[in-house]
Amino acid sequence: MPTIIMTKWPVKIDGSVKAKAMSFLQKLSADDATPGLHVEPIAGAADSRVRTGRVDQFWRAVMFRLDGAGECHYVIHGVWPHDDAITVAARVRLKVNPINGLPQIEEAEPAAPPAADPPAPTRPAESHPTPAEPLMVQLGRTRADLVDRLGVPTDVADRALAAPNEDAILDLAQRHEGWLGLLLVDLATQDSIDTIVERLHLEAPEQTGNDDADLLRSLQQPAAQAQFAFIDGQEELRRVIENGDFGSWRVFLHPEQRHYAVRRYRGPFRLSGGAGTGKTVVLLHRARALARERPDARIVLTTFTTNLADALRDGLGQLDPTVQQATAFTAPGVYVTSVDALAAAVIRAAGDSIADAIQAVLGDARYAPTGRTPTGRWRDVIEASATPLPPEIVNETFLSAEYAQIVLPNKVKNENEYRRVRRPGRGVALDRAKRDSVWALIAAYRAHCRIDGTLDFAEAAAVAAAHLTGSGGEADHVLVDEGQDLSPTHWQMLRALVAEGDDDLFIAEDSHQRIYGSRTVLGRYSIKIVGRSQRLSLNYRTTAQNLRYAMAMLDGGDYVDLEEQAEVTGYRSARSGPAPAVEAVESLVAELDTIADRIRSWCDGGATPETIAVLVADKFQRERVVNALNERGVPARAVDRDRPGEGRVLVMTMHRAKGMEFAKVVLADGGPQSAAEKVRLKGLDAIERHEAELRARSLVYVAATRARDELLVVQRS
Ligand SMILES: Nc1ncnc2c1ncn2[C@@H]1O[C@H](COP(=O)(O)OP(=O)(O)OP(=O)(O)O)[C@@H](O)[C@H]1O
Repeated sequence: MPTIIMTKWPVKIDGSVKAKAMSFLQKLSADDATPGLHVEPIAGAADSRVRTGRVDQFWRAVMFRLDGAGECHYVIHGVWPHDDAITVAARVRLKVNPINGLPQIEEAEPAAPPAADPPAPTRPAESHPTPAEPLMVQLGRTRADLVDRLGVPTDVADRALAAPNEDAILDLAQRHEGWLGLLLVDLATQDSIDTIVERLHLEAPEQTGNDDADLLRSLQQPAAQAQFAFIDGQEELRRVIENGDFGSWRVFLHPEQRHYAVRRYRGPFRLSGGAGTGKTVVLLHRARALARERPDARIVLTTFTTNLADALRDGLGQLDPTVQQATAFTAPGVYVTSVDALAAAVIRAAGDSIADAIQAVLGDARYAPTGRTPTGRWRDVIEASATPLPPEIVNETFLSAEYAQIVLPNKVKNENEYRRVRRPGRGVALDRAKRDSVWALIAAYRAHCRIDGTLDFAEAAAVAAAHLTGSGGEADHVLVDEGQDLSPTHWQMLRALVAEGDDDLFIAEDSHQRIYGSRTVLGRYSIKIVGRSQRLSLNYRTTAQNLRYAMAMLDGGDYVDLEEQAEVTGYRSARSGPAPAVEAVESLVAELDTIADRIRSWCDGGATPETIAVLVADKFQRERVVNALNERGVPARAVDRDRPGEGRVLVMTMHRAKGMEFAKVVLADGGPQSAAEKVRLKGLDAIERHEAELRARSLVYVAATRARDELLVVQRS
């Protein structure tokens, strides 16, 4: 039975042709001699391996037949109308690139470059670069670097060397799928040639021959798999064809992504990377790889919110419906859940034995916590107290952070213990009298919760952690997304959930997207991560233009990661598009009109409403925008906890949009900060205020990076 090797097709085909192509490929993979397929060579073709096949009366597939180790393989180049297919088939050639050992499909008679192309410079700049010099020259790249070291085909190298700026190189990159496109994106950055070689795992081929065995070896190189995929069964074939471009993450991984998805680690590992670099994609592939390798393993895949957990669950199902999704964290398979739901599940599963854990964390005897502490409980405690403490301590932000970051992780149960506990990373110094007064408020908070039998989220995670500690690990592998937002007791729980060992904890995070929690240092919670991390830097989602806008939001903010190191920026994008539009408006009505007008013009241009999102600061603004759009004849709906539907423009808070993406995004900045918010921020101590400001910038960064193609920012003065 022939093996099918799919490529990212250079020509996109529509739905009805896809179905026919699917049926053709299914038959081909069963038996290439099936009558009606007409698998035939082309007389005088540039490559004797080329074959055409009959998809239907009108369409033909173009492919290469390779025979290696007694097996037949078909590399599917694409599907074209009959006459075009014959022309393509006569010209194309599949070969091993002699420099980097990667497979390369080239046209035997390349079209002459457009006359307007300026001649390519061949030497790096000798003097200081001027803006008129092409980007490659400014970066000191030479033709020898591109052609002789990296294996870029000469015609593409000449175009790249002549490209005036980054956008022009990205345009060129977009015209080349796979490793060549990835190389061009990297060449537009400051990265050294050595770094690029390492990142794409480029190696000179052992053999430079072009026989079938060499080609098959070349097709298996890590960088080749960004463009070519060996198809494992009919079901996978169907998914690859049906999902087209949007589903390419399921099949065509960047060599770095593949590396992190399959590599085995002795202990915890942290993968950082900016928005849209594919951290979630790596986690999903890793979960599948672990589940396939060990079907009996208990794998927990977790993230911060319920909505994000839903998205992970859906993503895993799309990646591979055969992966067993477990319904309990102790069962074999992949259990996908939010961290807070995980804490609740641990407590539920513990039954009455949870009383010991509650005793260890809170110091009181309770068997069954009956519910979640209502938000606003700290406010009630503050209002009922006559504390002598200053306002920068007596506020909900300070007290809840002190409780979640110091009291709970240290299992502080009384005033004496609180007097002695160390408080690293907390701003306000507390002398003994102040500590006693803070403890009085904490004791009041606990008393309220004891009376109504509730636990807050941080308490529930602490109790779950205490219960799991010493259990020897009830899961085998824990994979975490959005790690930057987790709190100390979440980390304690996850640490206790899995015993220290191979592939125990794999954490994806981006400090720039911390919009809920405060800085956390994993080493404090027995997660020994120092020196065990890497980062992804190629953004697959956001165009370079939108990414630059989003990155500017972070300028000047001193972000630190989970190892307490300064967070690095320097992401690059694989895509190019229009510059973001920033429109200043003077009134609320003008803001709403501007949003409605732009959405109408996007829809007139062919965009479907559900691929457009308006992101706002809070629920109040969300309702206002939904009403205003509907009144102006633009069907819109608010998205809250439910999954977004079809046929209407989606309006949601920036927090809700975390982890999502849309073709087009309007960012409604909501106007100047409200007076109440100004007062709230002023009342915080310096560190809390600083963190709140970082979170506010991060929120805009998160929101701006949700746009795949176009971004409109409406700013009200
Ligand atoms: N190898 C790939 N090929 C094609 N598309 C990809 C690839 N990797 C990621 N993508 C796409 O890039 C987008 C972002 O991926 P993903 O959500 O995994 O990134 P992320 O780093 O988790 O982002 P965020 O931090 O913003 O949530 C998705 O649309 C995903 O399908």
